[in-house]
Amino acid sequence: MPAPAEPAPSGQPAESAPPVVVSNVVGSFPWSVLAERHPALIRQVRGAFPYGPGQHRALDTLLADCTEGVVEPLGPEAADRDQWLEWGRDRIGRSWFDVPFLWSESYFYRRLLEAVGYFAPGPWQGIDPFRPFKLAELDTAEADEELAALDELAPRPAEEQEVALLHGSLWGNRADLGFRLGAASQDTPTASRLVADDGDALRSLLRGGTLCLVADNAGRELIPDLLLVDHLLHHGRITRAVLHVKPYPYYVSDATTADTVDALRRLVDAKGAAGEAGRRLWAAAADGRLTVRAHPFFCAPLPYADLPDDLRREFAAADLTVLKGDLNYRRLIGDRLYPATTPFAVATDHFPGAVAALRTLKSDVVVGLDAGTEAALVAAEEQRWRTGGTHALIQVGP
Ligand SMILES: O=P(O)(O)OC[C@@]1(O)O[C@H](CO)[C@@H](O)[C@@H]1O
Repeated sequence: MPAPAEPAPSGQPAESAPPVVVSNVVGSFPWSVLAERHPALIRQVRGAFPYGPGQHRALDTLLADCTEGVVEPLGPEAADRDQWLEWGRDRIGRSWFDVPFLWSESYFYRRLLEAVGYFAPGPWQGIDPFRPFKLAELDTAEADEELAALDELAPRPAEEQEVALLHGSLWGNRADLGFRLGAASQDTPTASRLVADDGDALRSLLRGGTLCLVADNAGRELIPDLLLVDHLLHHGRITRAVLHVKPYPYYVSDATTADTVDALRRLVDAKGAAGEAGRRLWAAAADGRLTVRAHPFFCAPLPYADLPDDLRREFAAADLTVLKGDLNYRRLIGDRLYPATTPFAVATDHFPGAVAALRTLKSDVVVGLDAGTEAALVAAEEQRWRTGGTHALIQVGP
């Protein structure tokens, strides 16, 4: 299962680093993503647009490559071909299932966009193949109910609102369209489903400075993220927020700048407290208190240990960086199979500043659990709690 060529996290000798997740164990979660989720996604994208024969042929090729073939390089016309070779030259010619899961998944999305003409000059350039699914998310009765619920929260004490909005942002992470291509459980979230809760520590780090929020999914995750940011700005808990989004469509529902605009419009058009929050956020964007950034690192197949210098400086200067979601968590701990009781601070000691993870558990990796919690989870569910999306965590470090 380990990929021997992977470098170890900072300061750790290669031989002692936990193994990186790969996808070659039939029936495992990462295997199911490559063998089942990716083909289902290709089918879904094919049906969502009136693509031409060239796009269909490219999707056929991708489907064959990623399920039965080997990793092929990007075409010679791709501007980032050399960059991808630098990130994984040794993966070319190998089965997608034998290379690190983080790399193969990320490359899948890059190849999918190439297949539908997202990057090539022409009529399909910049057309997000996932946009219809993301937009549909915003236009549901559940979304209306969630926004209306804000009116009941508004009269409550600010601290109570803050805790509720933090949990809203956390559980919003279940709104992940890729995840729903699999057989996700839809249990109602409750506090008992929190396997680690550093919520108080997180809130104690909000000291009136800058919050970097590294967003995950658009739609029904981004809306509660934005509501949390609004609350923190409005109540002086932070003076500035930087929202980091993806520079291109990724992992189905990950938020881009266009998705952020859609979410803000949805808020601005809402009635009551949600509409007020939307208008405050709009004004905060205008006066620089809310900034959106779309750094290329966020679509790179790299762990956070390999942060580029500009982001490293930015996160070091912030009061707190909040990483949303499962993929950010995987990248934070290098997508390595640490023992679950490894302290969060140990696995994240490479991070340049204070970092918090808000994540529902949707993949095998996890750290920072106490031994009793892990034992109880295993006794109740064997290892299903790791991937079912029914449990969540709030962790702060390093
Ligand atoms: O990052 P998110 O949106 O919380 O989850 C992403 C996800 O659905 O995709 C990956 C597998 O495709 C897993 O990391 C996880 O299950």
